[in-house]
Amino acid sequence: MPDIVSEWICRIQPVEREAGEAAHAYLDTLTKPPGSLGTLESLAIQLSEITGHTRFEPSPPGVVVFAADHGVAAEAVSAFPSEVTAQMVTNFAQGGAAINVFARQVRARLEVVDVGVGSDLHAPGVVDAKVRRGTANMVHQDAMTREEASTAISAGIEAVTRAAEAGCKTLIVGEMGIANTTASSAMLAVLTGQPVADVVGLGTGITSAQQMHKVAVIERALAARQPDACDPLGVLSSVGGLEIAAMTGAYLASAAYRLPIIVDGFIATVAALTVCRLCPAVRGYLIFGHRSQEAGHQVALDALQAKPLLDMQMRLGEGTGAVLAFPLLRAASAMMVEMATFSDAGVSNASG
Ligand SMILES: O=C(O)c1ccc[n+]([C@@H]2O[C@H](COP(=O)([O-])O)[C@@H](O)[C@H]2O)c1
Ligand SMILES: Cc1cc2nc[nH]c2cc1C
Repeated sequence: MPDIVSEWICRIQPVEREAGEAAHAYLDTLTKPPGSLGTLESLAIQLSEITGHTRFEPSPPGVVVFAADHGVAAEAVSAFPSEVTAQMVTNFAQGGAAINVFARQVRARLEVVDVGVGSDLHAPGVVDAKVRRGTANMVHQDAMTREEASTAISAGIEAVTRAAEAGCKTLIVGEMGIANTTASSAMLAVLTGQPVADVVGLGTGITSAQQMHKVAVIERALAARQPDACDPLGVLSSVGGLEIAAMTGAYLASAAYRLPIIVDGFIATVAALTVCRLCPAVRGYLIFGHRSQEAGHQVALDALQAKPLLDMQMRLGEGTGAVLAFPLLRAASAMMVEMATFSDAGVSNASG
């Protein structure tokens, strides 16, 4: 394993179950029937486990969007051409993408990081951490070397370190990369052992004929590359993507800093599965923002035993579904800080 990955894994402590138990006990003293705030109570318990405190502050959130291109786009697996990756990065820099709009609504710090866009970018404000100009086409060769994967992981760690130093209290990780659902589906098929056809969806909106072609492309790549499910970094470098590697690093660093992470859609969840295979203790730091419409997302969620907070029929990526879920963390925090207890308010509880 690369030194940087083992070094950050060593820094990760499991979440504090005792703090969660204390939060559960406190929730039962608040003026509501026990458990009646449902998933919001589970969320508060998880945030207490992560932070170690019954009262926690999730604001301000930090959003990091990693962008990269994919050699496998040459196999006609996406509804859009590769140039859209760079064009959308320019759109992020100009503040006009959905993630810009939603990040502004929750006053999030937003950083966009180029870890492997296929062309030279002239987008002010975008962090240049380009490892290479897109991955290689996984049908013909490994998407990247292990060293390149490790460099992209470091870029993810560095981005989260900047967010943590800027005072962010919750991390949201998004991505942009034409053809990255192909890379993610290939990784997911290997990591879960599920048939390729069960983890391939429509991505940006291909037809069902193109979907069958996408399945065949991935099957060909897996037959040629033979990635080993027990070697998550090998899977990442042979059929993954530079932005997926950076997301993996970002999750590692967030967990090391004990920051809650809101996981976005399909690609983000495949990166989360990868990091949990490397370091199972990260799982306790992950909050799943939404269920994506991408077909393989449920397979990835099941592999992590995860239930997302929202189901908005979305499939955009960029971190959008995760940012929409952020106000629920604020509500969980306010519930713990502001609600009266039975004794404060003079309300009789169930036992009289
Ligand atoms: O987050 C998701 O669940 C999601 C599902 C489908 C597509 N996307 C986005 O669409 C792009 C990948 O789609 P494709 O068809 O080019 O593989 C990439 O930029 C992702 O951010 C994202
Ligand atoms: C326009 C567009 C915006 C996106 N944002 C994330 N993935 C995307 C893919 C496309 C095609």
